[in-house]
Amino acid sequence: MLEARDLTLRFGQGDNALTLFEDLNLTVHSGEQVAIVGRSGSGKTSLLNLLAGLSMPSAGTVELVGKAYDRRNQAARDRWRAGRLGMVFQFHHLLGEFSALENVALALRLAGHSKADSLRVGRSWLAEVGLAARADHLPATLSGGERQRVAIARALAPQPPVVLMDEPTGNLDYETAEQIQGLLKSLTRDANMALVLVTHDRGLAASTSRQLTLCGGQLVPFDAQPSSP
Ligand SMILES: Nc1ncnc2c1ncn2[C@@H]1O[C@H](COP(=O)(O)OP(=O)(O)OP(=O)(O)O)[C@@H](O)[C@H]1O
Repeated sequence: MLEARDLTLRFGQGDNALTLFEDLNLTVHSGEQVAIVGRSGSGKTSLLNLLAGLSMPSAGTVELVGKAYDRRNQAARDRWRAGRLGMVFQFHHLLGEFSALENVALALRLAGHSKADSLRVGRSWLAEVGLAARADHLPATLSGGERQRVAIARALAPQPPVVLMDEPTGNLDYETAEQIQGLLKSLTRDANMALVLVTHDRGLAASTSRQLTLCGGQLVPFDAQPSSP
C-alpha cells in the first residue's frame, strides 16, 4: 500500500548541510498500523511529508497504492493522493468558514459521495469521534482537541487505503485519547487501512501492530511498552 525505498533527505550545503535520512526503507501493508517514535528533531514530520508526497526526497521514491509520486509534478501528486491518502497533520487545515460537519462532508464529496450521503455519513463520523453535538460549529468555536477529532473524522470518513497521522492524540485528554486510540485500531482493522502515525504517546504506540523508532536517519524496531501508571 505504501512503500518508501532508499529515501535520502538532505537540507543545506557545505558546513550547514544536514542529512536527516540515508537509504531509509519502509513498507506498510493493508490493515497494518505502524507507530513511529523518535526524539524531537529526528525527522518524523519530515518523513511523513515525504510519505504524503508533500515534499520530495533528495533521493529515493515513495509509492502510494502501487504508483511512485511524480517528482516533478505537484499537481499530479495531489491528484494521485486524493481518495488514496487521508492525513491528520499538526496543522490540520480545517476550513474555517465551514462547520465541522461541512468539513467532513466535503472530504466525502471529493471522494465521490452524493451531497445527501456526505452529510449523513459525515454526521455518523462526527458521532464516532464524540462530536455529534458540535456538528454545526465552526472550527474557531471548537477546542484544539475537538478540532483534532474533526480532522480525524475527515481523514477517515472516505476510508482511504492509507492514512498518515502526526501526533493524533497530541491535544487530547487521557480519556479522549483512549477513545481515539480504540477507534483507530478498530477502523484500520475493519476497513483494512494502512496507518502510519507519529506519536510521543507510548500507549498509542503500543496499540499498533508495529513500532519503529527513527534514530540516526534509520527506522529500527522498538518495543513500545506503555509506561506503568
Ligand atoms: N526545509 C528545511 N530546511 C532545513 N532544515 C529543515 C527543514 N525541514 C526540517 N528541517 C530540520 O530537520 C530536522 C527534523 O525536523 P522534523 O520536524 O522532521 O523533526 P521531528 O522529529 O518531527 O521533531 P518534533 O518531534 O520536534 O516535531 C530539524 O532539525 C529541522 O530543523
